Amino acid sequence: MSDPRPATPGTATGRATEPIASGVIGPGCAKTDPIVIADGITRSFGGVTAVDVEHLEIPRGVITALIGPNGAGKTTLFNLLSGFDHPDSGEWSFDGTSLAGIPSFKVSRLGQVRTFQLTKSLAMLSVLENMKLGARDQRGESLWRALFPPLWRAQERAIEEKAMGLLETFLLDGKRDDYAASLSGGQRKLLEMARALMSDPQFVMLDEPMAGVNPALTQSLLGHIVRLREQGMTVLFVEHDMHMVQAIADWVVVMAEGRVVAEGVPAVVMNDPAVVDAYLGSNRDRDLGELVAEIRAERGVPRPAATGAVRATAHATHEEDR
Ligand SMILES: Nc1ncnc2c1ncn2[C@@H]1O[C@H](COP(=O)(O)OP(=O)(O)OP(=O)(O)O)[C@@H](O)[C@H]1O
Repeated sequence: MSDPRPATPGTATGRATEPIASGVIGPGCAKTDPIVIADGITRSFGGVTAVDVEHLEIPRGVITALIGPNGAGKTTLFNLLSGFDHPDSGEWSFDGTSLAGIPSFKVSRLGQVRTFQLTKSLAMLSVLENMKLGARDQRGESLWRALFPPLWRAQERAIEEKAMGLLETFLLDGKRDDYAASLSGGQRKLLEMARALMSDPQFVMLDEPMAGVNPALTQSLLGHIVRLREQGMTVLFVEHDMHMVQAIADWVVVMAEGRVVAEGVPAVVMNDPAVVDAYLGSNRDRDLGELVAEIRAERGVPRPAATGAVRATAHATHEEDR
């Protein structure tokens, strides 16, 4: 599934125009400026190999979409890269620093933050308190500094100003004193993204940012994600909504059965018969189902009775999309 075309992404308004990949495009291909480099990452749960990624590079300064059918391993890979889970094997680095064995709170201090498929805002804290928790290196956390209020009061004010600035951007400033529990699902997604930005990250990972967001908030959420790139951040997001992927992604990575099975610019990947087949259910000669069958055969896993999870879920995804 490699693509010999030049690795220059589309030039649609606001999209990156520099080449993203540095050679032939395909699964695991090299990037001109990778921010994350992962090698040999595996993670199994019982007999299920959730992730088996030979090599993956995430390009810096652009928006990458991680797509794939249900159960492809996307969230597990997110958990591993962000230190919320530990792989059985493998190494990966963020901005040149090895992250193997580094816990999630340290990963976020290094500038890599993530949101969750199901939002993790603390329901019984106010919106503003949730935001403050996102700030890093808070001086009041040190016992010595806590004993000297002037040392942390100034910082406390700065944190609150920053939080309010972000809440205004995300149109949540009017909710600052409300419990997070009182927000709608979409507003909680916005809060989670806003909170992630409190730590001035370089790399933002969003797990299904559109799930549960009503259409009225969709445009604003898309705008926020595009602005992250405009502000110089790198974004990696998992998404089932192919409209969103086409609208904002500069690069697309496709996973199936734990592996990276395709990569490229959206205009190419989204028209790849294999990907189209997996997501849109059209009958093409070449499909991810074949790849999945090959992977299963290699592993000695018997093929399920149905055509395969990829195709089955692809239809479901398409139905939801309509
Ligand atoms: N904690 C766990 N315990 C057991 N199995 C797990 C666990 N987490 C993930 N899995 C399994 O690993 C595989 C990959 O799951 P994962 O959630 O990473 O897929 P996904 O691509 O994110 O799917 P979805 O799009 O449905 O969220 C699935 O077969 C899943 O059942």
